[in-house]
Parts: sequence; C-alpha cells; structure tokens
Amino acid sequence: MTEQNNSNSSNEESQNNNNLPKVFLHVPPKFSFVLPPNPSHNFHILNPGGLPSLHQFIAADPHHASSIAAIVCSNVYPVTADLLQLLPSLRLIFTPTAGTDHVDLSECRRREIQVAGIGNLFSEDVADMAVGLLIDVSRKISAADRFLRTQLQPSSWDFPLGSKLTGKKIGIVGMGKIGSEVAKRLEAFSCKISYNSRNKKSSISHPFYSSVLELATNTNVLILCCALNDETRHIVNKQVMLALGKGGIIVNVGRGGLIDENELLRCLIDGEIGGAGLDVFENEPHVPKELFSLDNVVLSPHAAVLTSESFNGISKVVEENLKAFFSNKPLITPAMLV
Ligand SMILES: O=CC(=O)O
Repeated sequence: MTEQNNSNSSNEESQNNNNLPKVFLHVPPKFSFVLPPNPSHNFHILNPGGLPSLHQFIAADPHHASSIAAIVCSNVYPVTADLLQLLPSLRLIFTPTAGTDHVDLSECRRREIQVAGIGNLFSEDVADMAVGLLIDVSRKISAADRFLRTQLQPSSWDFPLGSKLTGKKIGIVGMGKIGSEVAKRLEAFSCKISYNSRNKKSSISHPFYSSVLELATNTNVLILCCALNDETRHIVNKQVMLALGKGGIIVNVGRGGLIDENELLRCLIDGEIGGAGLDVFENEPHVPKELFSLDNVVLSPHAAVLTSESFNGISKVVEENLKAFFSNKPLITPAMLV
C-alpha cells in the first residue's frame, strides 16, 4: 500500500474536471492509495490524499456537499443516516470491505443510493485466518510461544495438552464465499462440517441446521463468517455457548457484534467453553482486557483481510465499480441492501 500527497495534481485536475461526477475518498490516509487520479476516469476524485475527513471537507466549504455523487468509505467511518443527510446528491457508496455493517443500508435503500462492496477479494484471506486461529487455539501455538519466551527455567517443559483438529465437528455460521472457503480448507483436515445460513444451499452437501443453537449442539467448533445485521446481532448468546460445551471453540472472523461479548468473557473465564480465536470485537478498537490473561484465547486486531496481495487488488475493484456506475452500467460487486 502506498501513501501519497496528491494536492498539486488534484488542484490541476480540478481545473479540468468540473463537469465530472465527484467522488469523495472518505478513508483514512493509509487507504488513499485506492484511487490515484487518472485522466481516463469518468469521475473526479475529491480528497485523493484521504485528508481531511468528509465532515471537515463539508465544514470548510458547504457547497461541496451538494456536488458529491459517490463516496468511497472504509469501515473506520460509519455511514449513518445523519451523514447521508448532508449529501443530497449522493448516488453511490463504495466500501472496500466485505462487511457493510458500517453503512446504514436501509437508509440507502430508502434514498435509492446504490452500495458496492469489495466482493470476494478477501474471502480466501479471511478463511485462511479462520483456520489459522482455530489451529492456534486447539494446538496452543501462541500459548506455546509465550511459554518459551517467558520461561525462566529452560529445563521444565511442562506444557499442557492441546486438542486435536483432525476429525472435529465444525459448525460454520454463514455459508457464503468465506464460509465455503473455510469448509474447503477444513475438509482437508477430515473435519465433519455442518452449517447454518439464511437458507439451505442446494450446492452444499454438508448438513444444514436452521438455527445456530442446533448447530452448536451438534458440533465442537463454531466459526462465524456471516454478516452483522439486526438478525445476526448476538447470534451467539449464552445458550449457544452452553450448547457448544466445555471443550467447544468459537472462532470469529465476521464481526464482534455476532457474539454477546460479555457472555463470551464469562463463559471463557468460568470454563463453560474451551477457547476462542477472535479477529473482531464488539466495540473496536476496544478489546476487553480480561481476554489478555486467558491462555485459551488467541487475539488478532481485525487483521484477517490484511494481506499485501489482496490490498493490491483493491484499486481495480473500486475503479471498475465507479467506471461502471458512471457509465450507467450495473455495479460489478453490488452489496445486498438488506
Ligand atoms: O473486515 C473486513 C472486511 O469486512 O473487509
């Protein structure tokens, strides 16, 4: 990923692009690489350096607000109904993320604002991370690393037993592209896969459970890969964790709000479940500090998508969607407006 200061080129461009639809990059500076200005674009990028924020931009010159036709926004900046109200000409939101829970989708639907996401660009990375977290929790890799690094007496290797992954019963919550990539990987470990999803999928032969509670009752591991919305918030609650049981492991690569985090903490501390691998948290960037002292928990700072290979692919997806949209063609990677 590269950062750049494009203020000069942006000034020059703005002389020539006054009639093109305006796209605001509502992203932190580290994301400014997503759309370097390009004379062949049929849109004009405002704020290519990712500075200032949209609010500062509008405050500095309120006239801009009515000219913005599209925004590119990451999940660091929630797109709320209040924000949307400031942008009367907005017709498109592009988010370079798999999840769209930071965008008020029902308000977008009401206002007929189209929303595009990153499509499947990150699916393999997220699946890799899910399996990595599961192996780490089961086989205590991070705990073993800490054990050796902090060991005072090199002679006493008294390390606890882990839990075998091969042959485990795995419950995948959300059988979209990420869920099916997770299944593919865990089939290679001879795991018995079952899943819960909004609907049973005719293309998937693994057993389907219509509730997460049933899935937890019949499996040793839950891997959360689904989107966060009103239906899935706290889909993993105390009852589900108790059904998973004392040896059970939860891996979350979806969104923190899928789990009732207070109950998760209590279940981990009381030994009601066996462990957790967490890439996401309910109130990011806050991570409950009680988790830090638990050796059966592996933590990751919402990093499942962070591979240089996939980040290099972001620009192309953004660019193709904007080009299509401003040529009145269908979006390449539309997000579902639930
Ligand atoms: O979590 C990251 C994403 O939704 O892409």
